Amino acid sequence: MFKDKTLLITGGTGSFGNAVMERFLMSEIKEIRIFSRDEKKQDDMRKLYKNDKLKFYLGDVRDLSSIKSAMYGVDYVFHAAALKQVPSCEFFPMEAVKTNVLGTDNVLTSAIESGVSKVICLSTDKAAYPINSMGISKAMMEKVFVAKSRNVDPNKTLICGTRYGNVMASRGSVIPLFIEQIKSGQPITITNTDMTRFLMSLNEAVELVVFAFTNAKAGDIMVQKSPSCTVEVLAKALKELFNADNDIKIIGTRHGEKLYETLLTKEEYIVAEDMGGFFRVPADTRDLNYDKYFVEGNVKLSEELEYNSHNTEILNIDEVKKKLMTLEYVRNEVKSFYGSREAAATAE
Ligand SMILES: O=c1ccn([C@@H]2O[C@H](COP(=O)(O)OP(=O)(O)O[C@H]3O[C@H](CO)[C@H](O)[C@H](O)[C@H]3O)[C@@H](O)[C@H]2O)c(=O)[nH]1
Repeated sequence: MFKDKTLLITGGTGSFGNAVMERFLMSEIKEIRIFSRDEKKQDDMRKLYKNDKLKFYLGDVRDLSSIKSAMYGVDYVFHAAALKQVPSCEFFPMEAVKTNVLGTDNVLTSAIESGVSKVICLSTDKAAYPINSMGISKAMMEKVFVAKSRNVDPNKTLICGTRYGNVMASRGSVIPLFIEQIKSGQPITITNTDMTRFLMSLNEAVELVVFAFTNAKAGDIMVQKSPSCTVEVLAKALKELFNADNDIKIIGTRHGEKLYETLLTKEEYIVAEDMGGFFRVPADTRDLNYDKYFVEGNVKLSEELEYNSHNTEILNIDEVKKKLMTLEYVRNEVKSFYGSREAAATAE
């Protein structure tokens, strides 16, 4: 499907952008456009990959004219540009609105105008029952793309989205932090031992987007089923992998944090289609004339559960260790840690 096609990735210099790009670069794709604000990261990528299929566009999704000029001749868009740090969005909520909500509207407007055939917008579990600015702005982003998908012919531009949980070991997240703490002999700082998070690798996030690309209809939100674990189990699993004896320090819940994350709200769970490893949440395609429809209270609404990180498959220490060791980053860290310990012992 990507043969001779041009793919634009907004936020393309981030971890997701890099992973998608690596996946498609060797295919028969014609061109991959990386759209982002950071010229340094673009330059690093340009030098690293040295590939004519890769093209770089400087710009900001907040600026319609910059995204418009990157959109000419594009077939598909993966829209990953976002402000995603919970704490910073808490302090600067309007910045989250500008990038996550208005920026998405700009991407969609220019994609529709340029006749792009598919746009996939990436969202997060923090958008389901949101409590922080980042989640609220991503929830609004979902509303924007679902609404927009209704007003455009899907045979011309199909707009859909994905929602996924924490990407394991992504920049600034808890796994690299715990590893640094272990390596430097510091106490491991746990917010709340019972807090759970979905565990998803970067490759799984890419898989989900590819699944959405192949299976989603206009306005759908696609979700991948994922296991989860408590932060305490995560810390213990890492301690065992590094054979470490660091103390554990409880630091308390941070700004805007939830005890567990939700991938499907109760309302979505009722209408979701179970597709094996994935859920499809279809858009509500009714129009504004609600009185045309016979609406009976939905009895299921009070019976069904939501799908969250407390009621999904919860992994134990051994299972988390296994999952962690599927990540190249963790394997390398463990290897170099043991290497440096041996070197230190030999030197003594
Ligand atoms: O010192 C710490 C830091 C985090 N945690 C816990 O570890 C879990 C994961 O924390 P992360 O910071 O890795 O992930 P968050 O769920 O808080 O969200 C993170 O991932 C999001 C995207 O999914 C956003 O990027 C967000 O800003 C970023 O903090 C949470 O339960 C958190 O409370 C600790 O126990 N100790």
